[in-house]
Amino acid sequence: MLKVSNLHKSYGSIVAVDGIDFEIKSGEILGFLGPNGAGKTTTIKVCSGMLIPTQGSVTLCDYDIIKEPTEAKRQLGYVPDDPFLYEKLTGRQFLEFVGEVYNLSPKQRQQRIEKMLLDFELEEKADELIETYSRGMRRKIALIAGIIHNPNILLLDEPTLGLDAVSAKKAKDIIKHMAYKENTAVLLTTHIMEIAEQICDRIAVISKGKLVAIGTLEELQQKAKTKATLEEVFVNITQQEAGKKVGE
Ligand SMILES: Nc1ncnc2c1ncn2[C@@H]1O[C@H](COP(=O)(O)OP(=O)(O)OP(=O)(O)O)[C@@H](O)[C@H]1O
Repeated sequence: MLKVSNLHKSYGSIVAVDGIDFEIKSGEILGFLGPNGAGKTTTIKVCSGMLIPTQGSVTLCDYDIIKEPTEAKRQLGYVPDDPFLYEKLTGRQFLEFVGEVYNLSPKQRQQRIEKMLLDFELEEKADELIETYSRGMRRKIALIAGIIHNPNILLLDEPTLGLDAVSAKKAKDIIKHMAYKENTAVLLTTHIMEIAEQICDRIAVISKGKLVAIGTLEELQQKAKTKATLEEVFVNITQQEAGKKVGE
């Protein structure tokens, strides 16, 4: 579904992504973990077509994001960590607009918008301008906009950032629903270990632009030679990569 091959991305002399390969199958959730500045957001932005890779390729359902961008982007839902929203539209108007862009019928739009506004407890604010929304409300509207068309591939940068506990739980449930019921391939970044443990089928650890480990929690524990929590495994793997051992 999503295939990333030998991906490199530099910003001038800064190498942000340094030869990354991975695949995500239909119905699978892959979590991207890594220290600040590791290259997670850059990778997601290249996968979304927002950034052009310096080298390598990304295919979405076999469509190359550079050579066949229109078809590739049709497969995609993308929720960045700093989503752009039209401040002068109401939440409902914005979602209607996004649904129209994705060619949903008026009936489909209405059904999906109403259900998700209710799910995310946004129905009371739905007819107010987005400029009056709190940060969490903005993120919820952006998340709904990213999944309204039931995409084949979903890219989520820090999907629960700024959400209250109830909304974060709802977001996790919806991500799982997308993968397991709608067969969406999901790539998400997070700094929250619980999210990676609770909802990701596999975890990719990225450090200094390189993929240093990828697998299930058990596979990562084997690599880190520990039965510890994901947090300890993560620290262990990233420190091993930095040439240190835990406890040294
Ligand atoms: N627009 C840019 N111009 C120059 N350098 C950039 C730009 N965006 C990112 N970088 C650099 O690329 C590297 C990777 O950044 P990126 O945002 O992909 O990391 P990240 O893993 O998402 O980090 P975080 O967890 O802090 O969000 C960092 O060194 C960062 O400073």
